[in-house]
Amino acid sequence: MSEALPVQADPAGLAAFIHEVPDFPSPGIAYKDITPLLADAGALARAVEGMAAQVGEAGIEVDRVVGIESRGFILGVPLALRLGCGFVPVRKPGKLPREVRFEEYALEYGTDRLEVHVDGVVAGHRVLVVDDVIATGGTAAATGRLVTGLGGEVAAFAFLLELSGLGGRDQIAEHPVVSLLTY
Ligand SMILES: O=P(O)(O)OC[C@H]1O[C@H](OP(=O)(O)OP(=O)(O)O)[C@H](O)[C@@H]1O
Ligand SMILES: Nc1ncnc2[nH]cnc12
Repeated sequence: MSEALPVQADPAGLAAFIHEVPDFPSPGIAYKDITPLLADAGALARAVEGMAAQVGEAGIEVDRVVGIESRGFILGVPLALRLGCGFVPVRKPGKLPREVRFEEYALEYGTDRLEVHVDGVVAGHRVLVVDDVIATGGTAAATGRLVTGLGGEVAAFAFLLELSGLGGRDQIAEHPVVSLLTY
């Protein structure tokens, strides 16, 4: 369950581009729809630049960006280009064609499994895990386990938006976390 929380931090002026949809995809969920932000060239640029700036200001150095399907792809690819590194997709089951590692996880609304190609993360690589939203943190934590299970180092997690009331940060507390908007 998530409540309609007020925005606490919004340095890039992005909250106006995120629409809250009550009871989607199930009753009690206050869904944050980022599609208006994606549709606005200025807001999209500020989002990617703002996330890159937070990574840089925290002194986080990165060899690869790992983006989580599907909204993590949308932000992860421009962020990887901006940071000068490659992009690795973490996908929902059965989508990747070669040998994968998988992790199960609990979502705010259900359970699922995430997969990555076994050669997507190289031992010793510093990985930035990117997604649009952290809610309960189950998705991010599972992705962190995929990265470390393949010998990578989670340099940090970067989110556009954090629903702070759901305790997601606690699930990944051993790693640096940056988020542009906090609710
Ligand atoms: O912190 P958590 O509680 O784990 O939730 C966060 C995840 O939920 C959403 O993904 P969703 O599974 O809805 O998929 P989508 O990106 O394909 O819409 C969001 O994009 C994150 O990946
Ligand atoms: N409330 C929410 N809004 C958008 N994406 C989410 N992913 C998990 N919880 C979410």
